[in-house]
Amino acid sequence: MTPKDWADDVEDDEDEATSDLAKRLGAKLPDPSDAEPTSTTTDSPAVASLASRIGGLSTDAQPAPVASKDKERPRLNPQAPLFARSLAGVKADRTTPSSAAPAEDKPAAATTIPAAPATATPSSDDKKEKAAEMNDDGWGPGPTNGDDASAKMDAASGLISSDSRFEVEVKLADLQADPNSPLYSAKTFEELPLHKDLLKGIYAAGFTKPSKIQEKALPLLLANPPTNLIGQSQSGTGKTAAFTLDMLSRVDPALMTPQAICVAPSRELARQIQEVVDKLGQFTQIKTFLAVPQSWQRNVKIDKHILIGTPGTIYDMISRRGRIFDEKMIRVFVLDEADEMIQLQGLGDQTFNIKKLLPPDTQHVLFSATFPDHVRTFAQLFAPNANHIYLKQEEVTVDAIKQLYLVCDNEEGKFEALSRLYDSMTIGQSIVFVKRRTTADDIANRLISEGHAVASLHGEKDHANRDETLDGFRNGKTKVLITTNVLSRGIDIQQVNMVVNYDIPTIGPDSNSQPDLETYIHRIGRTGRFGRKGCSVTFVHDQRSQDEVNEIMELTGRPMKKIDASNEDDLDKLDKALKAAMKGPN
Ligand SMILES: Nc1ncnc2c1ncn2[C@@H]1O[C@H](COP(=O)(O)OP(=O)(O)OP(=O)(O)O)[C@@H](O)[C@H]1O
Repeated sequence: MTPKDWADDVEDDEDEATSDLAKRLGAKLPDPSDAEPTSTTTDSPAVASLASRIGGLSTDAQPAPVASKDKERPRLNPQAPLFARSLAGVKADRTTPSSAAPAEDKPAAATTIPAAPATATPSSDDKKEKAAEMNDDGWGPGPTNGDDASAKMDAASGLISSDSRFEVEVKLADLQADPNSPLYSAKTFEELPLHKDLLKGIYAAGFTKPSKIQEKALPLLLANPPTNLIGQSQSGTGKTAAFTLDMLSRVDPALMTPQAICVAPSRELARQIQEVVDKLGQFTQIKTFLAVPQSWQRNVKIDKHILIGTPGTIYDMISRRGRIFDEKMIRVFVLDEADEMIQLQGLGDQTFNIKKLLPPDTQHVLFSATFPDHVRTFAQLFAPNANHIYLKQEEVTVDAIKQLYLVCDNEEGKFEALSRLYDSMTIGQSIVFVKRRTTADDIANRLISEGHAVASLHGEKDHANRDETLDGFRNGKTKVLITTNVLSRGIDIQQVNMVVNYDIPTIGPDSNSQPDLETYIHRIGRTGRFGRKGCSVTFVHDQRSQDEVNEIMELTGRPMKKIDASNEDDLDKLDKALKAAMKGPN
C-alpha cells in the first residue's frame, strides 16, 4: 500500500503493479536539512544504505569507471545526417574512454547564475503578508515575481509573455562553466544546436521562440559531453518540448534500435508525450514506440528509436536483457513528472530498476513542476552531478490560475454545487478531480441522469475505453471529465479553463491524512496552460476539508477566494466571476 492507496479504490497513478520499495527495504527516508545538496555524497546512513541496496546508484561523488561496459557498446554512425551539429560531441564522448562518464566524473560543485535566493521557503510571516495582500476582488495578489510588465498579454496570441514570468534558478554542475556565457540562455531556437529538420518540426508545431524553461534547459541539455539535468518549471510552461528535443537530438536515426527512454506515470501522459515527439520529429526519420501494457510482444524486437511509456512495462521489456531491445544502446533516460517517478513509495522501484540496467554514462534528465525537498535528495542520487534548474518556492503555482474554494453544507452539498456549476464548467472545458474511482463513476452517472454531458476516466477502466474517453475530451466532444489522480499530472489540453477539486487530494490513511500539496499543484495545473487563463474551485464540506484548504493556502502562499454555496448571491457572483475569469485577457 502506498500512501495514496490507503483505501482500496483510491486511484493510483500507474496501472501496472508497483511494489513498495521502502517497505520492502524497511527504510524510512530522512527529511534532508539542506534542500539543495550540491554533491551526491550523503552523510545519511539511511539514504546511503537504501541507495546501495537499490544498486546502480552511487552515494559517492566519484562513481565507478564505466569503460568496461562501454567497450561493448556499438558505435554510432558518424555519417548520420541529422547529427551534424548536436551529436558531434556525443560521438567524441563515446569514443574517448577518458570522457566516457561525463555526468558522473565531474566535480559536484554548483554555480548559480541569478543571485536570487531561489529555494528558500517563505517564512510564515511572508505567507501571512501575502494573504493580506489579497486583492479586493478576492482573486489573490497579482504576479509576485517582480516585473508586472512582463506578465502582459501578447496581444496577438492572447498568451502571457513567458519572458520573465516564469523565472528559474540554474545551477551548473561544472565549476568551469562560465555562467555569463550565452550558451546558457537561448532566446531563439536557431541559436541552439538543433538540426534543421527539428527546427522545421518546432515551427510546424507553432512555436516561435523558446519558453523560459526551454531557453535555460535546452543549451544545457544539448551541450556536449552530455550532462544530467534536473529541471523544474511550472505546469504548462513547455518542459515536454525541452526533453523531447534532447531525445530527438541524441538518437541516431540510422540505428534501428531504442536509444532514448522516457517514462511517465500514466498511459495517458505517455501517449501525449509520444504525440509531441512525433510532431517535433515529423521531418526526421526518428520513430517512437509506446511502451504501455499490451503494446509489445515477448521476443519481438523493437526497431524504433525512442521508447515512451510507463515504468512497469519498460522494466518488463528491459529485464529480458536484449530480447526486446539492447539496453546498452540507450544514451538518454528521461523521467517526466520525475518527483513522482522516483518516489520510493510508488513508481520509484521500477524506475530505479530500469536505471540499474542502463549504461552508466546515460544522460539522466528529470523534469517536474514540483520537487519537494525530500525528493531532491533522491533526484540528485539518481542524476549525479546534474545541472539544476529550480523554481523559487513561491513561484511554483501559476499566477494565471485563479484559485477559489466553495463551502458546501455537507458531502451531498458538493454534488448539488457541482450540478449548479455545470453551465460555467462548459464555457470551455473542465476537469473534476475526485479521490475514488467509485465516486468518479457515481457523480458522472448522476450528472448524466440530470441531462448533463460528462465522461469519467480512471485506472479501473479498460485501456481502449480510457483512450477513447480522453480522445473525446481532447477533441472537445466531451466538455466535462470526471477523473482521479490518474490525470492529475502532465495532461495538456489547452481548452481546459476550469479544474474542480471535488475531493481535496490527501496523503496517508483517512484517519490521519494530510493535504497532498504536490498533487494539488499538478491538478490545478491542468488549466492555465502556457499562459492561458484558468481557474480552480476546491470544495470544502466540513472542518477537516476547511483545515486542508487553509494548509494549502499557507503552503503555497496564495490565498483563495471563499464562496458560500448556500448563498445564491455568492453563487451568482461565482458564475459571473468564472465567466469573466475564463474569457478575454487576464
Ligand atoms: N516554445 C513554445 N511556444 C509556444 N507554445 C509552446 C512552446 N513550448 C510548449 N508550448 C505549448 O505549451 C503547452 C504546455 O507545454 P507542456 O505540456 O510541455 O507543459 P509542461 O511544462 O510539461 O507542463 P506539466 O508540468 O503540466 O507537465 C503545450 O500545449 C505546448 O504545445
